[in-house]
Amino acid sequence: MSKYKLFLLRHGEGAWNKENRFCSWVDQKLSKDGVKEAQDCGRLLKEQGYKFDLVFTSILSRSIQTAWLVLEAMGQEWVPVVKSWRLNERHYGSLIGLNRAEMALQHGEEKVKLWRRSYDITPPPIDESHPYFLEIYNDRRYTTCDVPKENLPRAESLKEVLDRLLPYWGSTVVPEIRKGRTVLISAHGNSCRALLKYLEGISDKDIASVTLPTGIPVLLELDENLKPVKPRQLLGDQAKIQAAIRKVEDQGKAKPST
Ligand SMILES: O=C(O)[C@@H](COP(=O)(O)O)OP(=O)(O)O
Repeated sequence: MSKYKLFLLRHGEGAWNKENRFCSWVDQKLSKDGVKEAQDCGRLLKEQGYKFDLVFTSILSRSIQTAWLVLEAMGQEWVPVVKSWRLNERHYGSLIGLNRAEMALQHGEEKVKLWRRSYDITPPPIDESHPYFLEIYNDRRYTTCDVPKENLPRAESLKEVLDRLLPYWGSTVVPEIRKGRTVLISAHGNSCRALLKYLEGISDKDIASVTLPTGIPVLLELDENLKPVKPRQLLGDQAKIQAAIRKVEDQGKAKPST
């Protein structure tokens, strides 16, 4: 029997989603379309009568901005928003900033698919010579984490995302759900995929074909042990959602940049 409702949301489209670049820990804001996606998401949730008690976000602006826009559109701006680096997007290492379609041209679509969707392959790590290294590691937000800056990741597989996310899920999110609070997690494609893998018991192989489009809320209905009692529901127009999923998948197809 369904006891709890949990909502997962990949932020609205970010500036680098539009440019098809690996964004990861670079702090890009939402694009104009991304702002609209977040507002539409909030309107849809309001129309369907949902009410949140608590929102969790990463410490990247695109997930925070999305949470704010959703709450504003729902008229629930007062709902507390709690942030943690543990919900950040997967750290894409040295791939950060690169264009997926160009990478597919250079390395082949299969390789890009492995980098993006395999469960336990870690991309090459970022180092000091990378153009975005200082922007990321000199950012004040990373002095607020519950691990010293030197121990923050330099690249992550999806498995490593789950390893850093699960302690937070267990210690901070689960107790709130168990108190009966309706929680929204406004995060990223891969931090949400990692959590979905865990909650739904998806195999290492099958998680490769789970794709989350931007700005689409995912509703999970959970039993008293926080196990899903029915398949996840992606809320909204199903034809549009399928088209948005295909668009994310096609980002890894080889294409010279224009
Ligand atoms: O880091 C990024 O560019 C995307 C995910 O990229 P893919 O895994 O889909 O390549 O993350 P998000 O837009 O959800 O923050």
